[in-house]
This record gives sequence, structure tokens and C-alpha cells, in this order.
Amino acid sequence: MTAAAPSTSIRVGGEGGYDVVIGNGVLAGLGDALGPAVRKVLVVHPATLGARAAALREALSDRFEVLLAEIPDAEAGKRIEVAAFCWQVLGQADFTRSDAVVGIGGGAVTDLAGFVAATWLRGVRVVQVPTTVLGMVDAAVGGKTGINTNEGKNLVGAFHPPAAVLCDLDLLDTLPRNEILAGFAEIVKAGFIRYPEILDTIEADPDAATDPTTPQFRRVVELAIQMKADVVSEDLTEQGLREILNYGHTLGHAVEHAERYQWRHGAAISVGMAFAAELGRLSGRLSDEVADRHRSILELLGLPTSYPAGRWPTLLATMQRDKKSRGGQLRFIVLDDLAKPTVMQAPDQSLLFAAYQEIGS
Ligand SMILES: NC(=O)c1ccc[n+]([C@@H]2O[C@H](COP(=O)([O-])OP(=O)(O)OC[C@H]3O[C@@H](n4cnc5c(N)ncnc54)[C@H](O)[C@@H]3O)[C@@H](O)[C@H]2O)c1
Ligand SMILES: O=C(O)C(=O)C[C@@H](O)[C@H](O)[C@H](O)COP(=O)(O)O
Ligand SMILES: [Zn+2]
Repeated sequence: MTAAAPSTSIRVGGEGGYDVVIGNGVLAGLGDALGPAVRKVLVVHPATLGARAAALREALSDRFEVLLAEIPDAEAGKRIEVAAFCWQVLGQADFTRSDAVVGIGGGAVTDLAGFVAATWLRGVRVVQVPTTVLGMVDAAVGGKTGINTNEGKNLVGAFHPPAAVLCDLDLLDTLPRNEILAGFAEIVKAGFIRYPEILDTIEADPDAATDPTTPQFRRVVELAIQMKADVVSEDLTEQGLREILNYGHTLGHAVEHAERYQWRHGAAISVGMAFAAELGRLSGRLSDEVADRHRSILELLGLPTSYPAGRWPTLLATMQRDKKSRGGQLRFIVLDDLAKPTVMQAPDQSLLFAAYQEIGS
């Protein structure tokens, strides 16, 4: 038996910021991460993490009064009714400004728990405990919180940085393989927009890279978190640089909406990145080699890279409502080259359509 690697901390926001702690068993630090001033804690979790949440309550009960709030799974949890349910629990238990929320689950749970913490009494502490790969490398880091509306994805939310993020790799033991692979869509995103080493590592040995017990997995996860930490430290509220984190998301969010949130976020973003690669190629920025690498690495991971050709009008209408669109003008992140993301503003509709034809099935 080999000893587990020591835990790593990645700082977000410098002084006054917070740590993302990565390693085996780091959940044991939750009580300290909550801090000495906190008396009451609401642990928000889906049914899949019910046993973990109950164990947390047990472990924390000598220092805190702990309540559990079980919420609907996945995107069904990112709804205003669910936030209202949590506000009710907080209100009935007299949670004050010095109390705290913990989100334990995938990105849907950390988005909802973060939103509840951002809005309760105009903002209380939240500690995020992501339990999916996607949650660890992206959703739980950076303070973007939100819920969906009938009109689209994440249309209501707030920027509310967590007090800490604990990425306990032991929690991935029960995560199904398809969820691990969906999380890799965001890791691949980090590879294309900042750290090509990620792409090299996955291509060299995809099985090892996607196995949570290997050093390769640890390396790509840490690089993706480092990328996100660096970007949000510079631009928390998405005034500029942070927009690059939306690579693949303009079309990807429209796919999620079209699929009524039955697709995994990572799968939709995979299609969105395949589309962004074609936009880059057809606009004359991106070499065939880098554009083709999108499809090959995403398919190596078993992620989708095409979507029905006939869905274009629906996707286009939804994209007009994307947060990135300004005055009805669409915005996409495209690459000039590996690790050189840029904003494409108001592209010609014929260019968009041509790029979509390339991924249309
Ligand atoms: N705020 C951000 O910056 C940000 C970034 C990326 C994604 N997101 C959001 O994150 C969400 C997607 O997150 P996700 O991919 O983690 O999906 P998810 O939260 O829907 O979780 C996926 C599934 O895995 C299950 N699960 C979670 N942890 C488990 C575990 N350890 N063992 C067994 N099953 C487990 C869940 O119950 C769920 O069924 C989307 O809503 C997306 O918009 C937010
Ligand atoms: O943190 C960010 O900023 C991101 O864009 C990360 C994305 O992976 C994530 O899906 C995010 O929720 C999308 O942001 P949105 O503002 O377009 O909803
Ligand atoms: Zn995303």
C-alpha cells in the first residue's frame, strides 16, 4: 500500500481570500474551516450524499448545532423553490449573520448552497465540499453561485466567495465513471485556455489521468484549480478576464436548456467546445491541428462533440438570452491558439451557422 500524497492548498484572492484544500481526508478540517465564531451550520446535500451529511453532523456536533437540508438531485436543486425551502429552514432555526452554510455535493449543490448563503441576511459564510470532479475543479471555486429559471441557465445568482473549499479526494470513491468523465470537460477547458500540459497528460494515458488514485489525476485537477484560482483572483466579478472561463459555455448552456437539464453540464460544455473550435477555425484564427485536437481529446474521454443539425434555431434563440450577450449581440470565447483565449463579439450569423454545420449530426 502506498501512502496518500500530502494535501495541497491553492490560495484564491490573496490576503482576505480563501484556500482550496486538495487531498485525501481533508474533510476532517471542516470544523476549523468553519471558524470559531460560527454556532449553527446548515449542511445542504442531495440524497446521494445523505450518509456523508449525517456523518458530518455527528462529527461536528460537539462544536456546532448542525441542521441538514436534503435538496433535489442535480439541476432540480437549482430552483428558486429549493432556495426558498433552505431560507425557511434557516429562518425557523434562527440562523444569524455569524452562522454558516456548508454545501456538500456536486456543482448543482454548491451553486445552490452558495446562493442561499449569499442571500440569507444578505450574506453568511459558506464552506464548499465538492464531491464531483467538476465541483472540485470548477463549480465550488470562485464564488459564482446561482439558480436556473424557465428562460435559461444560471440567470439568477450572486458572486459570493466561500470561506474555504475542501476537495476531499476520498469522496470520489462512489462517483460513477460517467460523472468523472463529465468533470473532465472542464479540465480539458482549462487545458485549452491556460495549461496545455493537461491535454498532453490526458492524451498520454487517458485511463491513468481519469483515475482519482493516480498522480496524473492529481496533477490535472490541481492545474485546473490553479487556473481557476488565478483567473478569479484577478477578476472576481467577471469584468473582463473571467469571461474566458466560459469557453464552450455559450452554446453549451443552450444545449443544457434544450435538453431540459437532463444532460450533464460537462457533456453540454463538451459540445460547446467542439463548436468553439470550429468558430476559431472558420474565422481564420485557429490552426486545423488545435481545432481537431478538441474533437479528438473529447472523444477520447467519451464526451459528445455533435448535436442535431435541426436544433440550431432553438439554440440560437436561447443563446441570445445568455449573460454574455450584450444588447442582443452574442459573445463567444474562441482561441487564437492554445492557451490564447479571446472574446469574439457579435459574430456574423452565417459564420455561426457554418460552425454549427461542422458539429451538426
Ligand atoms: N459556479 C460555477 O463556477 C460553476 C462551474 C461549473 C459548473 N457549475 C454548475 O455545476 C453543475 C454541474 O455540477 P456536477 O457536474 O458536479 O453535477 P451535479 O451536481 O448534478 O452532480 C452530478 C451527479 O453526481 C451525484 N454525486 C455527486 N457526488 C457524488 C459522489 N461523491 N458519489 C456519488 N454520486 C455523487 C449527484 O447526486 C448527481 O446525481 C451545473 O449546474 C453547472 O452549471 C457551476
Ligand atoms: O466560473 C466561471 O466564471 C465560469 O464561467 C465557470 C463555468 O464553468 C461555469 O459553468 C459557470 O457557472 C458559467 O457561468 P455563467 O455566468 O455563464 O452562468
Ligand atoms: Zn461550466
